[in-house]
Amino acid sequence: MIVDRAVRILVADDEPLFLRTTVSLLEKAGFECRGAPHGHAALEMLQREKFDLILSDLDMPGNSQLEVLHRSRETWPDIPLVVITGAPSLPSAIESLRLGIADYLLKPVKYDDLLQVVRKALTNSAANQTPVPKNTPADSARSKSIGLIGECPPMLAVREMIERSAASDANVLITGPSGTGKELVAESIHRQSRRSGRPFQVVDCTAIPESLFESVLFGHARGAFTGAVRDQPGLLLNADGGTVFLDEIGELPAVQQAKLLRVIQTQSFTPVGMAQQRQVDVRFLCATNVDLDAEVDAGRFRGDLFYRLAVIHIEMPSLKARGDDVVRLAEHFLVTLRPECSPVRGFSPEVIALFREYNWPGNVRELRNAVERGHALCKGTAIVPEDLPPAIRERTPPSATSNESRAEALLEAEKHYLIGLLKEQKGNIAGCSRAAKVSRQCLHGLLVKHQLDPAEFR
Ligand SMILES: Nc1ncnc2c1ncn2[C@@H]1O[C@H](COP(=O)(O)OP(=O)(O)OP(=O)(O)O)[C@@H](O)[C@H]1O
Repeated sequence: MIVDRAVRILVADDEPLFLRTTVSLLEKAGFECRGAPHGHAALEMLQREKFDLILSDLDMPGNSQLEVLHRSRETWPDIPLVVITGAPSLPSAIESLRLGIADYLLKPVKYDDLLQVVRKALTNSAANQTPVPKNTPADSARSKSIGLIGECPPMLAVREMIERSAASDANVLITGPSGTGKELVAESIHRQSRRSGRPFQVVDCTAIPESLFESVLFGHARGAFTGAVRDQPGLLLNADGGTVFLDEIGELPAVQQAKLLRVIQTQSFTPVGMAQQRQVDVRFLCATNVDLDAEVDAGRFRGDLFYRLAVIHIEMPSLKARGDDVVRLAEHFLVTLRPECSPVRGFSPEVIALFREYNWPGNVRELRNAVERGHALCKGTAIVPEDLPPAIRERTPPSATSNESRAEALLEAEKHYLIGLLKEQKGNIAGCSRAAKVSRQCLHGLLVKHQLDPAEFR
């Protein structure tokens, strides 16, 4: 269950307006929320009450030494913690990543992005806390496929590849357009593999600044650089015995590719500022939506690394190629996203027809967002076309006309801005989100909204 009335969230932020709005938005989405105006209040509430998730600002009174992060990771390590900040600094970013936070969002945060991150953190935390029964008949591959919906022939082939990959320890490369479920597939492989009792560590290659790559992955010694106040183990050591999922591997710069290759070949690395090598036992799963073969040919991605990573290759089909899975997925999302008290029970026949006809450039993620929006706007018991985003309703991207409304003109301007940005950054997501000063999730949302594919600008 992703959304549940009983799910309690602690929001800690010293900006009264942000605190009030976030609490009220999360409550509208069916969560029970408590707001803390500073770090001390947050820690007091954590002592007194039970929470399922903490959403915390970094730069607020009572958190100058990241007390909320340190204390909560020491005392309540099972409560996922999402950091939201308007003033990111490198030491605090490193420290947050190392302390095992569930996610890191930059203000201003879009409502959809916030909800997506909150739900993902809750889902991951539930999965990590669910003990996996050993060798029971119910231990079927499907029951461990963590909600991977799909019965069409291409998805049955993907399921079979998941099972085969899970039975081996070979590295897997998962490719396919954005939003097709690559991360979900990686997690399914991990959960069905012998490593399922150990961590599944996600590394978003576009989210780690180049200068921090070694320190975040390999860890560092106290005093190795300014801000390194204690020894830190790094993500690889944290994942020992488990699986490391390298998302957006195609965006990894050349220097980091060489470092990663060495780890994969030797299963060892040297933490920053230490002399001694560390040995680990990790399996690598990777995903990308760029054509890595072509990147190798163009000399931008190392061929030796590619062959090490792509021992098994799983190609995800676009949502448009999945036939009636679109309806199965829509029903699945409605059931998992709606609170139990919601009167919305399904979709009108017109909506089902639109779902079948539409192109879905943003794939499953776009469908999920459409169902979420449809549910939020629905006035009756069935979602109708008016509850859907205009692009789906009209089966085409919105276009400006001579008598366009202000909203349409703004939409068009936003699209032009994004196209210019994509051209300037040559389709590089990390570069675009930095230049636009929005989070990656927010940028993804905008690209989906305007049906823009960054691959076309590379
Ligand atoms: N087959 C599926 N069944 C259920 N949910 C799915 C399926 N495929 C994708 N999803 C959901 O769609 C969303 C996007 O999936 P995911 O993040 O795994 O895609 P991705 O291909 O890794 O995207 P990106 O390339 O942008 O990182 C998630 O909320 C995920 O849970």
